[in-house]
Amino acid sequence: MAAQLPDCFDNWLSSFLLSHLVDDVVSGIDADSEAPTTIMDQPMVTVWKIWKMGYEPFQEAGTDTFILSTPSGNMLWSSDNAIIRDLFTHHPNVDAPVEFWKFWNVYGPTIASVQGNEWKAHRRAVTAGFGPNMNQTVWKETQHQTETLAKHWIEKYQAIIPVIRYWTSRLALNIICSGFFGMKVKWDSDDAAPLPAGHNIPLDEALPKFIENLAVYFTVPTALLGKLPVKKFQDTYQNFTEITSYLDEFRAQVLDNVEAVTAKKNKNILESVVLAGVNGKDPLPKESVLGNIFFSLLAGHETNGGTLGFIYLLMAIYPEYQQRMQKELDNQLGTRPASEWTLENDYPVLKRGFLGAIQKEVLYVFNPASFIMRKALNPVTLVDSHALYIDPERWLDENDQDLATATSFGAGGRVCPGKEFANVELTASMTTLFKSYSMELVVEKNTVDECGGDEKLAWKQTRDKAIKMIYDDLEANITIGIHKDIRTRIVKRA
Ligand code: HEM
Repeated sequence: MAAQLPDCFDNWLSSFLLSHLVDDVVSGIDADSEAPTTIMDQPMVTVWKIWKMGYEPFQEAGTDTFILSTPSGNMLWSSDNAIIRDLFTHHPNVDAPVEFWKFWNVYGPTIASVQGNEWKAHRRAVTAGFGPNMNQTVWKETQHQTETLAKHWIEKYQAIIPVIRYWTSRLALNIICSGFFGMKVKWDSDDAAPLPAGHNIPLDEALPKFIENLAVYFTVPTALLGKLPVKKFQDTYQNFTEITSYLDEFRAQVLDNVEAVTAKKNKNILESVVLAGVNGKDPLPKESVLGNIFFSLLAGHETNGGTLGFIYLLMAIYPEYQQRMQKELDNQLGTRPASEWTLENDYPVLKRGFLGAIQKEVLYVFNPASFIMRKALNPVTLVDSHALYIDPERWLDENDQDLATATSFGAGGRVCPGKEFANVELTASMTTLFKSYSMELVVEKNTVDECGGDEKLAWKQTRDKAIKMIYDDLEANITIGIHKDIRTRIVKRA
């Protein structure tokens, strides 16, 4: 089918989102409560139910691609990878609805919220930091952080992890803090480095708390945020001012050594973005320098943390896949110590194998960016093809043409610049964890009792419950995740 998208095809979804955001914040403020219902508590969740609807709307419509006509414009929905990729590669005629992403402009315009030549300047600044050096840092730091996290779970939590997602988000944040700022974050607060002068909260604590309350930040004017007698507002303000002064200090460190940093062949993201604020014909304003660093931190840790959370949990739920991957890890890595696993030789082999297939499957079914919006700025013609089917092993079939068009990281001009960063991190973390440990679902004693002592049946019931929870209890903030208690045990492999 060939479909023409007229230029009146507009961002119906984003206007739906925005109007709900405003409604909810206004109706959510209750004088007696400690804090208002945030927009993240309600309508975003409603919109993210799109993940739960899955294929249903397409099944009902009898097609993988349809146009929804609404009073405020037409909107094309597609679940067809080929169509989606085709649409994305029409960039810049088809671009992100940046008016919606202005939502993320904590400091000023960022790569995600601008278009045209302005976007090119932001994109150059951000992508210059994703070089081979960054991949090496991510490979090594991910191994170190994952290994120390596994030990932390065993020593401090008797090997039982109730909500994996909480930890994988922190894991991803620790890795990104090392890649961006050379910060070495410790799991044990007793070992943590002393707070830098002038700070009351460590960056790795302020950042996740601020992100959790981003909606509060966007809906209450900053001037009021620190003054209103609502704890959530004051905390959000404090976290925001802490993050701002950390970012300012990191920026100042680069500016203090501007010549040496400019001469460096491989710059990290902090350095490349800060330099884009002082070099060239049209340097980025300071708000965009801070904004891009903040946005990359956000985009990079929420997505990776969420994906690792699903992978670890799903491996406990599907031990058959976990064991197959571990066999492959044993074959590839043998008895070599982790210090000898290399990005050059081991990473590509692991990524091509079953470990890589698990990653792709999780990114496909539980993609942190479950739906991506586009807006046609000019008329474009799309060619429909055929639907995908669910088959976890499909990623090992090199002849499957559908796979070549999978768009977990987007495609076209705006394709995720952190794709390799993410792939290296996911691979290094899975390799480190599953080479030495296994993840298991905790089968509670009362479940065994209810099953009359039949442990096999009790395990099956626990697994069925976990699978159901993954569907029923999937929550959304910026990305999707399971934040409910699905108790999982980490076990050292024999
Ligand atoms: C599992 C991990 C990740 C997934 C699934 C993911 C997915 C995506 C997707 C779907 C987009 C939108 C692409 C589009 O609109 O076509 C995107 C954009 C972006 N991502 Fe990622 N991402 C991940 C990790 C990262 C990491 C680690 C970083 C940085 C360290 C990052 C930074 C960005 C940035 C800056 C953009 C905006 C690009 C632009 O508008 O030009 N992402 N990502």
